[in-house]
Amino acid sequence: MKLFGFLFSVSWAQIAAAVLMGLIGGGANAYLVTQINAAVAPPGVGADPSWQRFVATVAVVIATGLASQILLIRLAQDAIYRLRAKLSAGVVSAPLEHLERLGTHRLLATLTEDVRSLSMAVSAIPSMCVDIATIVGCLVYLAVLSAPLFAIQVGATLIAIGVVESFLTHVRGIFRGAREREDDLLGSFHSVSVGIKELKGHRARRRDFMDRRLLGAAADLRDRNVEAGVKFSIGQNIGQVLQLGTMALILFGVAVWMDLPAETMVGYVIVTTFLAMPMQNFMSRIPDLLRGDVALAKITTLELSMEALHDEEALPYTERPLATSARLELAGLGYTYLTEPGVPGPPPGPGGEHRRPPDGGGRDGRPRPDVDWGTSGRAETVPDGRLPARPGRRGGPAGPPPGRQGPPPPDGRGPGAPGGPPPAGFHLGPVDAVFEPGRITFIVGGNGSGKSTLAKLLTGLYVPQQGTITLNGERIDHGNIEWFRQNTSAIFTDFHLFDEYLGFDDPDLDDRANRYLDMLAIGDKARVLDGRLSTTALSQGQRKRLALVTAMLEDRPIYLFDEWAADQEPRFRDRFYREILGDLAARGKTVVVITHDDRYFDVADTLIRLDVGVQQSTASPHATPGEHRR
Ligand SMILES: Nc1ncnc2c1ncn2[C@@H]1O[C@H](COP(=O)(O)OP(=O)(O)OP(=O)(O)O)[C@@H](O)[C@H]1O
Repeated sequence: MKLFGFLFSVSWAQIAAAVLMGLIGGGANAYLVTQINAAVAPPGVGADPSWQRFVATVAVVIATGLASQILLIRLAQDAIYRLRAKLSAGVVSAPLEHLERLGTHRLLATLTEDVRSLSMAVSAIPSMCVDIATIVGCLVYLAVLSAPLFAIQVGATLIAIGVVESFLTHVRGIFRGAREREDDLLGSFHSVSVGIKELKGHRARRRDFMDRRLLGAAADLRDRNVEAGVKFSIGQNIGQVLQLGTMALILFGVAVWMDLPAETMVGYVIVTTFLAMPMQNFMSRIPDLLRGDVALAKITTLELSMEALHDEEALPYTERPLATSARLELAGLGYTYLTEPGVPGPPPGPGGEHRRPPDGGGRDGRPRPDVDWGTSGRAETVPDGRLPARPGRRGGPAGPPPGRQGPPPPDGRGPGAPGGPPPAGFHLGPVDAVFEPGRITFIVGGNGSGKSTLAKLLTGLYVPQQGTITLNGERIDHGNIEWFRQNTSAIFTDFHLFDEYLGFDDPDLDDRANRYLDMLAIGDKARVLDGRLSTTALSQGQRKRLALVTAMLEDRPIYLFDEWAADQEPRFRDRFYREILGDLAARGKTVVVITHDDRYFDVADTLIRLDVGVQQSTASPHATPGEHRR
């Protein structure tokens, strides 16, 4: 079971100490049986009973049992803590596109359900260890008592284990299937929470959703868990029948046939009676272990699929000041989504591994991303080995045909060919552009033309697959992308508002934030005290103003707004385009604005127009950039 490997990886020394304690406890338990046997045996047979020895043995049993449990409880909790830390770090450091493809519900299912199942399994292990030690101790005593009885008992136990194990194989498979349905169920819960208005307002939709999606998944989950429970109980009962059958065989057959002495039989009965409780405890914990094992496999899958792309936590970051002003240059910049949106990537594991680039793996031999960061003239990418470098695309005018799918897979199979990889998704680029300090650039184009994708590239959230980005002449690559990201304050359409100003080390933070709140005419709705916003429960337009306050406080050289003004009232929208953007530019900021608002195109020094991923034009609507604002 992977579960034990996982625990060993946390601390083998603690495990060894706990097992040692458990073994001593189990031995003491078995010795206790001999004491009981001595007390009930006829006088003169076996060792003399002694209540002092009995009490001392009980003390050893309790002390070692307690020590073993405490050690294992600590170990279990430590393991769970480390798992949570590792998983959260994994999520934070996974590439954005990968997280987008996984979907919130899958992440949540693992962060909550899998960790909970695992913690139950790990918490079951301490008492199971003590049970095993007791069982082993009792069997050893039985061996001393009578070798034939021991042999028969062990043989019968092994057969019972074999029978139970064959049932467990089924049960494990059912748990695995049930776990997949949990993803669906959490996806439905997610839809309920975000789509409650749409469900409330449409009776037929709500019924359909409840019956087919939410309750469908919940009922399927129930049925699978019942099936697993029933199968396990049948296996457990067959095991018990075998044990009781063995007892009958020994009591009514072997004992008579071998003419075993009464004291041996009394000892046997005491041992088997004593064994019953740890055996039952042990068996009843097995489903928890199985669920934990399935959860661990799921967690490992998630981690692997994250690490298969690349581990952003491994990106080097050296403390260095941000650029005071930023000149961004894009040359032949390109990016292709691995799949269409909503199509999950291939699962890791047999048949679904991310294919490796031909030049090998990454750290620890894991498949490695994507980008040849900079030995060649351009950052050329082979994501998952699926997208080949594309001659004619690298910075040249030969762009992809409109309506783009990604390039064909390298194995020559057509996109979506049976058994082949899923077809690659939308392609952006090549994009060539310069963003100057003190200048405002608008990125415009129809829905789905790639504006937000370009914004994610500009902010370092996506790693370019073709072409280069340079900041003040410094090419952005693996060594400095983490630093590069710190140079931009961005507000995306799906921004998140933290109710606390995290990562600010500024004693005047409250005053500065409140000044900006007043300036953006939102000060009567929200205030900042001790670095915390009084509320975030505001309208979308108001929340966007709060996000703008955060961006102002960050005071970075590049500002990027993705349709920020779309939710603003006309007066404030005007103020945003004509005043706020101008002020930022006047302070030497490099300002990038994604917009559909053609009434304000005159505000821009440069317009970049995209059409289905292809750069149509980069134009300056003014003879002298910045002139119109002076
Ligand atoms: N995470 C993703 N995975 C796969 N494809 C994606 C993903 N995000 C966007 N796309 C695809 O990329 C294309 C461009 O999307 P993008 O969000 O960049 O467009 P946009 O120009 O910002 O559109 P809009 O004006 O509607 O916001 C879309 O066709 C979309 O299908």
